[in-house]
Amino acid sequence: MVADPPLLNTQGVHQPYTPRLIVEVVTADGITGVGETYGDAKYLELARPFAERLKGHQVSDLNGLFTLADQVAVDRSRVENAVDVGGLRGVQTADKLRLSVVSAFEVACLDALGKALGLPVHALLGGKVRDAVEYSAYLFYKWAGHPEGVPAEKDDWGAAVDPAGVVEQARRFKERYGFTSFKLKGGVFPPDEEISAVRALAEAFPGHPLRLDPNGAWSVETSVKVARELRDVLEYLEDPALGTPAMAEVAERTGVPLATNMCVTTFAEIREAFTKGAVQVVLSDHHYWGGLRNTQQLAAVCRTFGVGVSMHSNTHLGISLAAMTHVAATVPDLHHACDSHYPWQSEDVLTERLTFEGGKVAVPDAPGLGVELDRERLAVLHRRWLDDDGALRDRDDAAAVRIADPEWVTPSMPRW
Ligand SMILES: O=C([O-])C(=O)C[C@H](O)[C@@H](O)C(=O)[O-]
Ligand SMILES: [Mg+2]
Repeated sequence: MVADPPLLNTQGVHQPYTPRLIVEVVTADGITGVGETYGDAKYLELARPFAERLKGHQVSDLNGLFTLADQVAVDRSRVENAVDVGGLRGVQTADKLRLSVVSAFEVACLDALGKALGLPVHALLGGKVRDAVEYSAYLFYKWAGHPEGVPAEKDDWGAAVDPAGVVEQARRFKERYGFTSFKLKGGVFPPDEEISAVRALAEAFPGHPLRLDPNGAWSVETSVKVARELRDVLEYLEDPALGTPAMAEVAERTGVPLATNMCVTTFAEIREAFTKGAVQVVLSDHHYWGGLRNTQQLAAVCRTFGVGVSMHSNTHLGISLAAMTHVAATVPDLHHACDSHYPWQSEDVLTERLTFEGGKVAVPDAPGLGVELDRERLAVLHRRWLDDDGALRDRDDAAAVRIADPEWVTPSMPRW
C-alpha cells in the first residue's frame, strides 16, 4: 500500500494509502521482469490463479496472456453493478478486470524479454519516435491533511480548495517539475467555482494548455454552460457528462473538444462514440486497456478516425510510469501531454525514482523498462498491506470522507 495525499474528486477523497499490485515474472534463466496494476482485492483474486497458469509459458507469447486470462473465472459479485475506482472510470466488467490484471503481466513479460534481448521495451514495441514524453501537471483540490486521527505520511503541498490554492499548487508543479500544461480534477465544487479556478490558471499561466475533468459529474446543460464559458482557454474538457449520448450532445452544441477515460474504455465502445462524434481525444489507461500493445492498437484506431489519443493515470508507482513512458514514446500522433499522478506519490518501489525535467520523462534506453525493483521498499509497503485490518485494501474515496463527515453520501450523478 502506497501513501496517497487527501486528493478530492467527485466521489470523495483519496484514503491515506492506496493498494497497488506489483507483479514479478522470473524466466527459466533467472531473468526477472516487473509490472504494476491496481491492487484492490478483486484484482489480487484474479492475479493469483492467473500467475499459476503462467508457469512454463514463454515470456514472448504476449497474445497468449489474453487467452489464459479468459480461462480464469471472475467472481461475478465483484463486478455486477460495480463501478470501478469509486465510479471514476465507468462501469466495471469481468473483461475490464481481466485486462487490468493482464496489463501488469504483459509489462513484466516485456521487461524480462527486453532484459534477455538487451533491448528497451520501446524497441520491442516497434521503436521510439521521441526521446522524451511530455506529461501535464495533474492538479487536485486537496485538503491540507487526512482527517484527524488517521495516521498518514505528511505532505508539503498544503490545502487547495479555491482558485488561489489551485494556482499556487500549479506554480509549485511548474517549479518542481517544469510542467507546462495543467489538468484540474473537477466535479468537487459547484461548477462556477471550478470555472473561476480555470480562469485563474489561465491568467496565471497564459498560453498553457488547460484541462478540466469532473468525471461525469455534470448534466448536459451544465456541461454546455461550462464549455461555453471556458472555450477560449481549454485544450479540452474531460468527461464533463456521463455516457456517449450526453458527451455527443455537449460536443455538438459547443464545439469544445472532449476527452475521455470514462465513456470509451474498451474497443467495443469505440464505434458508437466515434460515429456520434462524442469524443475528440481518448485517454488510455494502459492498465485498463489491457497493456501497452492494446494501447498502441487504440492509438491506431484513433488515428484512423481522426480522433486524438493520449494517456491518463491513477495513483501509481514508477513501474507504471516507466511503462506509460515506453508506450507513449512509440505513438506517432501524440499531440496532448499525458497526465500522471506520480508526483503525488512520495513513495516508490524503485531503487531510483523517475524524474520529470521540463515536464518530460526521458525515455529509458536500458534493457527492459530500465527500472530496478527496490526489494526493501517493496517489503515496507507490503508490510503495511499485511498489517492493515482490511479497511484500506480496497480503494474507497467515500469512506475516507465519512471519517471527517459521517453524514457524507456518495453523490448521485449528475451532481450538478
Ligand atoms: O482522469 C481521470 O478520470 C482519473 O485520473 C481518475 C482518477 O481516479 C482520479 O480522479 C482520482 O484518482 O481521483
Ligand atoms: Mg478523466
